Amino acid sequence: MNMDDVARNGLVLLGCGKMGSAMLQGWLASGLPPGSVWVIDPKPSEWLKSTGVKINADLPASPAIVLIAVKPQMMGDALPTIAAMGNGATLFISVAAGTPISSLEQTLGAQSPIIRAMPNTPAAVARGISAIIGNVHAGAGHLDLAEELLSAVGQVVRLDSEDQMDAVTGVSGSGPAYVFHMIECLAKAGEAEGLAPDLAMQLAKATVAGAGALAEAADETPAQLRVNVTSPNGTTQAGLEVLMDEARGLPPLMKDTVRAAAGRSRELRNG
Ligand SMILES: NC(=O)C1=CN([C@@H]2O[C@H](COP(=O)(O)OP(=O)(O)OC[C@H]3O[C@@H](n4cnc5c(N)ncnc54)[C@H](O)[C@@H]3O)[C@@H](O)[C@H]2O)C=CC1
Ligand SMILES: O=C(O)[C@@H]1CCC=N1
Repeated sequence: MNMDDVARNGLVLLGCGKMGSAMLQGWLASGLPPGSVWVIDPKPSEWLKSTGVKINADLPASPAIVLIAVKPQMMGDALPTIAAMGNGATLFISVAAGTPISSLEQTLGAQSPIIRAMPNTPAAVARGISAIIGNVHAGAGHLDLAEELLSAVGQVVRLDSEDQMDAVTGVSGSGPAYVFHMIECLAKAGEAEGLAPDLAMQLAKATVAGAGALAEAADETPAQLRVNVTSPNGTTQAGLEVLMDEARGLPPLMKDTVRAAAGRSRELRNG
């Protein structure tokens, strides 16, 4: 099965909020026909209504893929809508944080191929990264199909164990929010040094975006790229002495941040 089969047999998207929309935007931009997509969402956005996909319409009996993008707490209400497609050829992909494959199997059927994925919102501009892991019924073909689908919105990595999903969620699933907050803080700090808000925000956004692009494109490690900015006894060194402080700086703060997010992912296993 490949994306041509998905276009032919259909993709059902259960829940089209922030994450579902980010991915759908990427798939439509990469050529998935809107007529091949069925969306189930009680509150479809204006953007969704403008795309030409089928919204809250009768569902195909056996779509190629059902992608589950509702909140973990909404699973109980949402999954029965698609449970009839279980135990057949349909591949289920869930992006819900925390919800384990075993719990999805209980509703969708123990014979269903199920893949758990953790994407992130830069998928909207095809710059996301998704980690995937499948159940025993998700064979190589299913994993390849999930990878092909998610590759349309960014990079894809395969995990060895579902246990890794909590840490992945803490790093890359939630990670864009940490970076957006860094932009906010950098701009506010610029304002505190006397810059106008618009100028400070423009500088902060371009700096984070440019540094990210350079980190991805360069052969050097991020550590070396940092050194390349840092003149001995210059301005960056003065700034980094604060930011890199092992007791009060970013290292312990980021460790605590990711630990809290991964911990919340573990808690969500129980609904
Ligand atoms: N937002 C993010 O950055 C990421 C979110 N996720 C996961 O994606 C899932 C969705 O998160 P968001 O998009 O942020 O939430 P959201 O609240 O923006 O979207 C959820 C959507 O589900 C719809 N919905 C509610 N009840 C429903 C039902 N019974 N049937 C169908 N649709 C229903 C809502 O109307 C809403 O549009 C969550 O499980 C989250 O863990 C995963 C990675 C990143
Ligand atoms: O905050 C959340 O629970 C979701 C999962 C990863 C990003 N957003």
